Amino acid sequence: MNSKNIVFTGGGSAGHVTPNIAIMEALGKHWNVHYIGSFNGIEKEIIERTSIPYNGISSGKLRRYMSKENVLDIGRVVKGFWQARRLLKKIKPKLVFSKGGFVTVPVVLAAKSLGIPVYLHESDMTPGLANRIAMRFSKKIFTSFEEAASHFPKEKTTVVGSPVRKLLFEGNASKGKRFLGFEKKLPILTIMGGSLGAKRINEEVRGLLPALTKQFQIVHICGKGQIDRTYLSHPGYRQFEYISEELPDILAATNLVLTRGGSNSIFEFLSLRIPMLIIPLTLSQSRGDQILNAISFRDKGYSLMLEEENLTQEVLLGHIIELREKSEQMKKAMAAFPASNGVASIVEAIEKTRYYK
Ligand SMILES: CC(=O)N[C@H]1[C@@H](OP(=O)(O)OP(=O)(O)OC[C@H]2O[C@@H](n3ccc(=O)[nH]c3=O)[C@H](O)[C@@H]2O)O[C@H](CO)[C@@H](O)[C@@H]1O
Repeated sequence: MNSKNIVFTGGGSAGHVTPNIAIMEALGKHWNVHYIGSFNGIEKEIIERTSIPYNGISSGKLRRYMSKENVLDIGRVVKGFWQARRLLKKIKPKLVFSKGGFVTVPVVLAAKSLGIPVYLHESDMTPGLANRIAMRFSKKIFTSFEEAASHFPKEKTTVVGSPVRKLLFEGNASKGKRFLGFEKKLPILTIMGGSLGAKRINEEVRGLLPALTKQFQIVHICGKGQIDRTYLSHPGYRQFEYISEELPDILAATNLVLTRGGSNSIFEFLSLRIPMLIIPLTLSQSRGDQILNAISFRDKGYSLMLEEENLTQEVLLGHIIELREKSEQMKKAMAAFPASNGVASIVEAIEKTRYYK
């Protein structure tokens, strides 16, 4: 079979990159995969750990509010468009797969201008600004949530679930415990504040450490620059800025999670059947997508939800205890969720694409 080129794009936060990894690793060997992201985003760090060629372009932030930076950013997006166009002309992909995030806008527009079909995936309950712009230029749209489909044109949208990396299902709990140095029988509570960390959650968790470590061993993925050296040798508590290769083993060892409401993370925990307490980003910090994600999961019985406005150490401790008490019930609800994820459907659609140039 002749080999074909395909370009993936997505970035700004890990949630716009890890689903791409899940799909890229499942594509047949006849695909030559290339990545386009920003010059300095987290996508560069993540993709450069793989063998996929990475191409940087200039990228602006899309803000919903007035700011002087908007003018500069329009310039950056225009520059990004021409850089993406040049790259696409050189790579000549049959298809561009876009996962969302600001950097994808110039790539999608450049693909459209060259007649290259674009497929898009939306992880959240409602489309982000980048995907709202990109959807009109896309041939096919995939969503993680059933509820999200109504925000996109019906004729080109399919609900496929969240593309989860295969490796996450291959974790080894004993290896995870050994890596963490956890030897006690206490359950492991993993705290994941989103790929960029969560300052407020970090502070409250650390304030509760004496109480929490009596009942749990704690893995705290706290985000870049957020490690607190005061607690470096606190027994039963391990901090990390970000976890890469060891994540499958750590999750295999994990009994409960405390997490932000990032769509990919919560679908991963659901696929691994790990009961979760979700503290979504507030409306003042975001467009509110994580609140909707959390409500959907809570209402299906997969998680508890705690709004950050109500977050105090006492309330947090109460919710973590409740999570432990309800964990068997949650696992039962999760068991009814199909073990399959979005990867197979998306790969099948990519393979079936017939309108190559
Ligand atoms: C602040 C912000 O804009 N958050 C958004 C962002 O979240 P964020 O980037 O935090 O995205 P998610 O929680 O969806 O995904 C994070 C991904 O990073 C991985 N991971 C995380 C930490 C770590 O140490 N190692 C690791 O591999 C997780 O396993 C997951 O695959 O994109 C999501 C998907 O559009 C949205 O739902 C979130 O609202």
